[in-house]
Amino acid sequence: MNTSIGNSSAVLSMRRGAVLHINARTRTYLNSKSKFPFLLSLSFSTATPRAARATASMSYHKQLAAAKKAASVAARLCQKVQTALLQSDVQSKSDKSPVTVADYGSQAIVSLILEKELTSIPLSLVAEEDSGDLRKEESRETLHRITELVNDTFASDGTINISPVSEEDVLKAIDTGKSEGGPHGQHWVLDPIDGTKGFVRGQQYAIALALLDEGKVVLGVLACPNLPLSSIAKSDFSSSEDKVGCLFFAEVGGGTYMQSLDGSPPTKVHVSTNENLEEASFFESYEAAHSSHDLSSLIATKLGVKAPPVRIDSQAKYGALSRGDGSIYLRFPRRGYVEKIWDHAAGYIVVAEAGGVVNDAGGKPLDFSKGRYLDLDTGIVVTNQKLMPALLKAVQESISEKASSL
Ligand SMILES: Nc1ncnc2c1ncn2[C@@H]1O[C@H](COP(=O)(O)O)[C@@H](OP(=O)(O)O)[C@H]1O
Ligand SMILES: [Mg+2]
Ligand SMILES: [Mg+2]
Ligand SMILES: [Mg+2]
Repeated sequence: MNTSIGNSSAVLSMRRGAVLHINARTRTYLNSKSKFPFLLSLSFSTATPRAARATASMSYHKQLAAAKKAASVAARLCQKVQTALLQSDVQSKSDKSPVTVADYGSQAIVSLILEKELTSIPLSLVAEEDSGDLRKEESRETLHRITELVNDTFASDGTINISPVSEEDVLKAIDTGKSEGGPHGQHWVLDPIDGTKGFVRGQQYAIALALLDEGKVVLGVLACPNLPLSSIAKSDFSSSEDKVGCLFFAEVGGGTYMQSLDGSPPTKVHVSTNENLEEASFFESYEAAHSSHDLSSLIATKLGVKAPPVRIDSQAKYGALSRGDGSIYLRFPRRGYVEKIWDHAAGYIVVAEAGGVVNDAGGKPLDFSKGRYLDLDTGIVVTNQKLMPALLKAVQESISEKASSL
């Protein structure tokens, strides 16, 4: 049995390999309570060992406060859009992935807030979206709508002191995200909506923001507007009593914290201490096109994992893992797919600072210093320190078995 958080189906199957979709009650709940399901993540990294040592003692409190504010405000825009998601809000980028006015609006908001709050060094931002399609004649209405959304979101937040922005300001703010990142200096890394497909389906998504300093991730923020505040480990996690909207944040050396998006005091979170694979449960993408469900099923069988996979969109998986909802996150994209740093930077530090380990399938740590892409072996494997050796062994055996059976 697999568990999916979503609102599209009322199917519950007890068979391994099948998916537990949420029921009608859950759907009503999600519709009424998770009006703004976003996950926002932000991370910052550093690159060379010497520079990394130099920055290890640095504090990023000011940047973290700005990141939390930027992600939370962007999440409000996303929530507003998801509530009223219209077919006309869904555009098609050249790679055919869905992109909504909320992706653009979220990116503009994060860029504008970081610029406003952090004036000491010029903003370098590595972000997913760019303004290319928006500058086309046929996008005039869309650009107008995004600008309105950005201004309305700022106007309804008493703590933001940003004057109304023009359409050109919005295009420029989006295009600050064109930085190439790399091993030197500080670069923000933003996925304005991670899990756009989940967002469009009315399910899980995140706003993910991180900071790199000399190639290392030094802080990360994940805003997950539709993630329940209580554990999603159990298949009944989405009871109508659950409150949703989580903000995870982590700073290098400072641990990981979670608070509600509406501002409850933060609590420190830790990954699961589970050492028993039979009792482990694992997360994976909702979309089989993003990660092989067959391979993860083979690995789970080999390890003796009994629980069904929990399938949800976005870096909400890293957030849920950081608070011990499950013990393992497996991601195996199709051959040739190149992972982007904004899909993992914030989630990486949220899990690492909660005591977890994020490796590629070959057992190497992820390297965020190579520019906009991650150069990694086969896939991404996340768990606690105790389980990682056995997990990597099963992953490598399963990959070989699958390859030899082809
Ligand atoms: N074929 C593919 N394989 C792996 N990842 C893919 C993919 N196509 C898109 N993605 C990435 O998977 C992300 C979503 O991950 P998940 O499956 O965990 O929800 C997408 O982020 P966006 O939604 O920000 O575009 C996108 O970057
Ligand atoms: Mg995308
Ligand atoms: Mg993404
Ligand atoms: Mg995205």
